[in-house]
Amino acid sequence: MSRKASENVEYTLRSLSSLMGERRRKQPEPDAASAAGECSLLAAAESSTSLQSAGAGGGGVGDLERAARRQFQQDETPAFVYVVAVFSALGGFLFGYDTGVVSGAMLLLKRQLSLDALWQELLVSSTVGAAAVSALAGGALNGVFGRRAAILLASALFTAGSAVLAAANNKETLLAGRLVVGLGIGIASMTVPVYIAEVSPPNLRGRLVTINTLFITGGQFFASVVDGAFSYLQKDGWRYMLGLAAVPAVIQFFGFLFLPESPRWLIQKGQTQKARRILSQMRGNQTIDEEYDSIKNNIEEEEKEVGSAGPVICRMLSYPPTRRALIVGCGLQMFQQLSGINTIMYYSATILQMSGVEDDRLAIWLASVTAFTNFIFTLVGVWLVEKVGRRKLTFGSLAGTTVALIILALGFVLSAQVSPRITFKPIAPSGQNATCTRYRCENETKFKTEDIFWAYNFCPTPYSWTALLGLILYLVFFAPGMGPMPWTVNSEIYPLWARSTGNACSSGINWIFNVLVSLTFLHTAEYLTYYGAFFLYAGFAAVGLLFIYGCLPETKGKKLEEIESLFDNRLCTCGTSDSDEGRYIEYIRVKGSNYHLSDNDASDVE
Ligand SMILES: O[C@H]1[C@H](O)[C@@H](O)[C@H](O)[C@@H](O)[C@H]1O
Repeated sequence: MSRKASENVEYTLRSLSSLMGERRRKQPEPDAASAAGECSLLAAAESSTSLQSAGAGGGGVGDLERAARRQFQQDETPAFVYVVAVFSALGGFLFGYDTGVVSGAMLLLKRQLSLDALWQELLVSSTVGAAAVSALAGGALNGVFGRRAAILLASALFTAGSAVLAAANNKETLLAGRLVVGLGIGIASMTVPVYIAEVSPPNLRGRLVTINTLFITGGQFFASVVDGAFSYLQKDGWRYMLGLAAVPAVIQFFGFLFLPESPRWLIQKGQTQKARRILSQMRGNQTIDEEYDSIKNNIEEEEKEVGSAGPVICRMLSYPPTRRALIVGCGLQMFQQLSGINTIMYYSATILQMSGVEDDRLAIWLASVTAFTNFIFTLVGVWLVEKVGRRKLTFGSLAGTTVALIILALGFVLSAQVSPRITFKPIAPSGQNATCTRYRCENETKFKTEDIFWAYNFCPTPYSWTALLGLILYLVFFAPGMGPMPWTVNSEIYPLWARSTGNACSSGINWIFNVLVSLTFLHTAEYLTYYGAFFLYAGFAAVGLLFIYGCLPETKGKKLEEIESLFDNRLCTCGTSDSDEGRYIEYIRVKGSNYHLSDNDASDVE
């Protein structure tokens, strides 16, 4: 008998003897009603006959069920999966760090290198533009060379880009560095969620992929602290700000030299032995036969159904379930950006100054409070994702975000009505150059005492707190759902053959809308006023709500291979077609078969 087979027998015997032992020890459950309920639910489960007959002789099926659950809960996910997830999520950290750090670095850079507005804009947007391009190209890279190679490449690009930035002596070199870093961000943003989703067990997948977004917002928060700290180092402080990213990048690179390829990608490429080995490493003492077979069968079936000729994107578009999944994935990413997260983060200093924060440095530090709020509430998302599921979390989050945007806009409306007159021609306070957008608030009483208040576009008013409240509510609602879910959902909704291409497209859409919204914000604010801009984002968010309500199915607890069927029906029924909505399905594997244990318990095992 092979080692594998004997392990399986031993495993099954261990499970059974432990189950029977439990059953003998256990007294009848006092709560007869709940036991009866469980019995009737169990009776409905097709594959449970053997366990039912075993249970009929003694302590009841409720006992058996609990014993089974306890047994299988002992099959803990090995720490290795968490190590792999954390090392991958360093890619998210770098994504957050490199997009967040630039605003503080720019304050110092523009003075030291006398950068005009165009160059400042170029250095900020080039990274996001490069990320859009490399995210789109990352699909092919992932498909051909695998997830591991793509992550290694991303961390090499992060390292090289950070080194170039730290050593740069002119603006052209800085631009080159920012482009290289952007290429890394794009590849990491599309690969890391896919890789984590593919190595995670179904019951932890949402949580582990969401950790990547936690690392993104963590990177943004860390960047804001670094910006604050090095802003005191007027000369060359920016070198440290931009160069520090090399540290996590090097750690990730060396870490990934020792970490494995995604077993799903390996199976797709026919490297089945290696895939089996890695899968059992990831699943510890759980049997992998069922998971392995289902991945393999799925690949074969899909090849039969969709064929393998022609570019993947064409096959995706002509095959209805993947076409629908692509619309849902890209739509989520588009609405994430259209609800204005990056303008809110970027202009949080303005909003805070409107509320009366007069000191520049204090505003920088308060901006890191904004980033911290985003980070902490993403943590709430990590906690909620496996409890309430993706659909409810995303919908609730976007609903709250919409309301917050309306409050934010109303704050600006009220402030605009009672704001003191401002000097329209910007006057540069001492030490600022002519590109500074700060204005002088002409407040009579303040003028008399020579106490002039310098504000960013708006003067503080008694209603400024409304905008501040809007800002806080925005982050509290956005961060747990709309921040992470577009990434998490995209990592799960495509079948294996379409996964890298699907994620490349949706991440590309994320970056393209990121650039569009950031670049147009100042013009939008000019034509529509600030509150007009925020009302516009609230309008986009409201449309997003309808989209999510109609189209986003629940993927919680499902195996990656089962998710495609959620897109079998017409798109606008995706949200409702999931008949399991509202009830909970728990799968427990008993010697290779799925045992349908309970409909209403919130913890699943496999
Ligand atoms: O999910 C992330 C996160 O919400 C970030 O805070 C934001 O800057 C990114 O654009 C977004 O993709």
